[in-house]
Amino acid sequence: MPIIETSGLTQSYNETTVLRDVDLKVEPGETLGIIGPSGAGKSTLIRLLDLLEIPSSGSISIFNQTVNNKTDRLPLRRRMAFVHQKPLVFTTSVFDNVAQPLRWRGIKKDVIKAQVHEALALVKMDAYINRHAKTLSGGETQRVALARALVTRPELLFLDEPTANLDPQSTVMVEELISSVIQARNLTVVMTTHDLAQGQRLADRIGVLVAGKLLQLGQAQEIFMAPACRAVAEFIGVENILSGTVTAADNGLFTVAAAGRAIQAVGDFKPGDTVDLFIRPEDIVISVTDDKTSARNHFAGTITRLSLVSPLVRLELDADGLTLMAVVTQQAAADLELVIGKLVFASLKATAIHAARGVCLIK
Ligand SMILES: Nc1ncnc2c1ncn2[C@@H]1O[C@H](COP(=O)(O)OP(=O)(O)OP(=O)(O)O)[C@@H](O)[C@H]1O
Repeated sequence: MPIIETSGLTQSYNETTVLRDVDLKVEPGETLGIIGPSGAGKSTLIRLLDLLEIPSSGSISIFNQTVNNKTDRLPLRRRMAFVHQKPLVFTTSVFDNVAQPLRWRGIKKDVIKAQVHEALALVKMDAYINRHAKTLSGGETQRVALARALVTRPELLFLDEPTANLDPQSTVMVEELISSVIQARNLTVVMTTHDLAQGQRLADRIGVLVAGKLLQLGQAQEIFMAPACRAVAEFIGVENILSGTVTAADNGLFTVAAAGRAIQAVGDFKPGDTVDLFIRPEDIVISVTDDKTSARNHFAGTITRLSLVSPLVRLELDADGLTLMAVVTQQAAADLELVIGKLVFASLKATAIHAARGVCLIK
């Protein structure tokens, strides 16, 4: 049984719809990452799941209970906790900050003391127990906010961009803590991030939210290798995206007329289909001679840009009006004597191209 299930979840503010028709299920013990660009509706979704807001339409079921306007939310909300993007700490000690949710619940002093110690130990902040919370660094504040969320022993934890305001070192530390806490407490987690790599490190599954729509839901690797549509590919940073129409298809191999040429790829498409082709720079093989390889696609092009992104060299090719980004190692760039203006040959296997229908088929 899923811990969270939504159907057609929609939220509008002043007649602007910021979340549309979201269907998702979160299983017990699962960590679901919601990724998407700024303004996509990630925080709105997480606020709805935390029962802080009432949706414009659609339904939410949490802990097997359908939530509607008449539902008493407090008992459900007491089984969950939320760490906000910019957590606020009270102008008191670390101990008092973490103890507060237990005091609100009227828990006895000695139990509070034990649970605060336990929560601070989980986030490795026990040494800071008497510090004034306002004197903490950003990473430390985030850890105290995490302890304050965990102190009530929630079953469900919501994390809204937990490392958005942190430097890389604190990000690593907070990510490691989140991961160990999830395991130690066997928590079900929904977290938002704008970073697919962070989602990959922390989440079991990823949902990609763009312009209020959940466009893809799956394993991070699946999203990385096979974006469901152009909007997902653009968000995760696929650099070569071509649009075209399928002109021929035979036994899983199809030809697309795109950028004035015939490109071959594998997939289940038929003539007349409109498709987008996603090509990763690392899948393009560069040579300086026009040797025909077994690859199905060959392009001759002039190097228009070269940049060092250690340990690789990135190159931009102009292949008769078609711009392609490719990468080679620094050694290969030196061996091939790659310079701006040089004519090179790019080859690409049909299997290295991922194709998706031109329209995002949501759900
Ligand atoms: N209470 C509100 N009233 C009006 N508009 C709102 C409200 N809350 C959010 N919005 C709008 O809804 C859209 C989605 O906002 P949301 O904060 O959910 O996006 P997000 O994906 O979390 O963005 P970010 O990554 O920048 O935090 C934005 O255009 C925002 O301005």
